[in-house]
Amino acid sequence: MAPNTASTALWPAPHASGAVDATVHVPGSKSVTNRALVLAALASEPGWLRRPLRSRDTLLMAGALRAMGVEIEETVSSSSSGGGAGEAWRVLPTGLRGPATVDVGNAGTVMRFLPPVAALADGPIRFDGDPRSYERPLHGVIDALRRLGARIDDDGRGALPLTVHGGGALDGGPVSIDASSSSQFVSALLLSGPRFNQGVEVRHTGTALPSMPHIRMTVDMLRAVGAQVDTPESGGEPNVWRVTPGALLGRDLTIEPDLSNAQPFLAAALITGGKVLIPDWPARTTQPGDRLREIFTEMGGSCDLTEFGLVFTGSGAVHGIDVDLSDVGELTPGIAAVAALADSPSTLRGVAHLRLHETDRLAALTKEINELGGDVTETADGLHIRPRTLHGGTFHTYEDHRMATAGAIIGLAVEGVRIENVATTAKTLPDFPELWTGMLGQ
Ligand SMILES: O=C(O)C1=C[C@@H](OP(=O)(O)O)[C@@H](O)[C@H](O)C1
Ligand SMILES: C=C(OP(=O)(O)O)C(=O)O
Repeated sequence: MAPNTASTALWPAPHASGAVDATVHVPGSKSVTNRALVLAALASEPGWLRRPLRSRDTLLMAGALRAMGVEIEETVSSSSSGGGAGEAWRVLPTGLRGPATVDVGNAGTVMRFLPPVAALADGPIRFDGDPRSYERPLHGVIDALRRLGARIDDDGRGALPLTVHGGGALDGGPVSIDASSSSQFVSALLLSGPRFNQGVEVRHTGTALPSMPHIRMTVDMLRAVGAQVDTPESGGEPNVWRVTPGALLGRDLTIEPDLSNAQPFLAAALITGGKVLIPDWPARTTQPGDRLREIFTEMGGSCDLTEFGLVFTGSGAVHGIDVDLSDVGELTPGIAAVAALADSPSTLRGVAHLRLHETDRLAALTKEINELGGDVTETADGLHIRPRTLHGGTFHTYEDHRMATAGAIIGLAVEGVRIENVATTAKTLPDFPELWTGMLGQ
């Protein structure tokens, strides 16, 4: 069981005395690591993950797959194809077994990607998690799996806790869902789709679908392990994805750095007029964090993608922004923090679904920035942020890793900010406090 990250401890957020100038090695992507684990577990041969993220969300994913019989060996490799030395996970897929119990913590990727995997196991898989996991939407996955042939016991709310009674196989076929509350519903069904008897055809019928880059990440990673996937972008119908049944290859994959977790460090360069190098920034990626190059440039910085990585430089000026973040919702807390320090107002749009993330992020950002003297209002689908002179105080984090890093960004520019439960960053970036003080040379 992963550690409970709840704590009332206060962390004095370091204040920057000048422009930062640092190289920050950002650990692997949560989204890529957890997809790679699922695909490796479903493959017909062993596979490798090089430089995987080791954080609460990914250890929960590995633990859940192990509970279903998958072997995941941890090694320190001396070399890898393109990855260099570092940690590696070797995944040895086996027939998926039940009964088992899965702790999802508050990981959207675990609670959504694994019920379809559990439907392929040969016994009951019980899913439970943090109190917040009971409130996060899961109906798209539960309803779809039932229509595709799975037996699931839940308490009728379309949410956790629940038991998937794996029958060793699943019919699959066409299914319609409303994924407007989470793109992870679509990703979940596609990831296991090659292992369903008829594959799967997922049709999104709701209003706007958030986080499209994450769906592209799912499709790209499926194709990389040999799956055939038809998408709207490859000439298919709008909002329809089709996965053909077939065996998946075991691959040797080096995990990219988590570009959304690079955000606070780029923000540090932006707001202090400094410079940060993020090594291994991929030249081509589906990660939503890549949009930061454009967004933080519009907010006053500049960037250069070099052979060493991404060099991001602040100009000393920080501008407000009017931006639709529906594709890149997980970047919202960090952008809101920078916007609170800008020289003009900002409007962040297209992110109503953030109310059902780790916490209600729109309410949490509004309350916490305003309690430091800010002027933020919630809109139907985002935030209006009018910069004010901020003062120190306690920044509450609601067990949300991105609230903690947002508070740290503000603390760089505002003296006396104390972050409650900075340990909650362990969800995706356990080393955050050390990386942050290291960046500041402290
Ligand atoms: O598939 C993924 O890895 C993710 C998809 C997004 O979820 P939503 O579409 O629910 O916002 C994103 O916010 C989350 O951090 C990771
Ligand atoms: C929304 C997030 O996570 P999850 O995978 O739990 O949905 C996030 O990391 O910002």
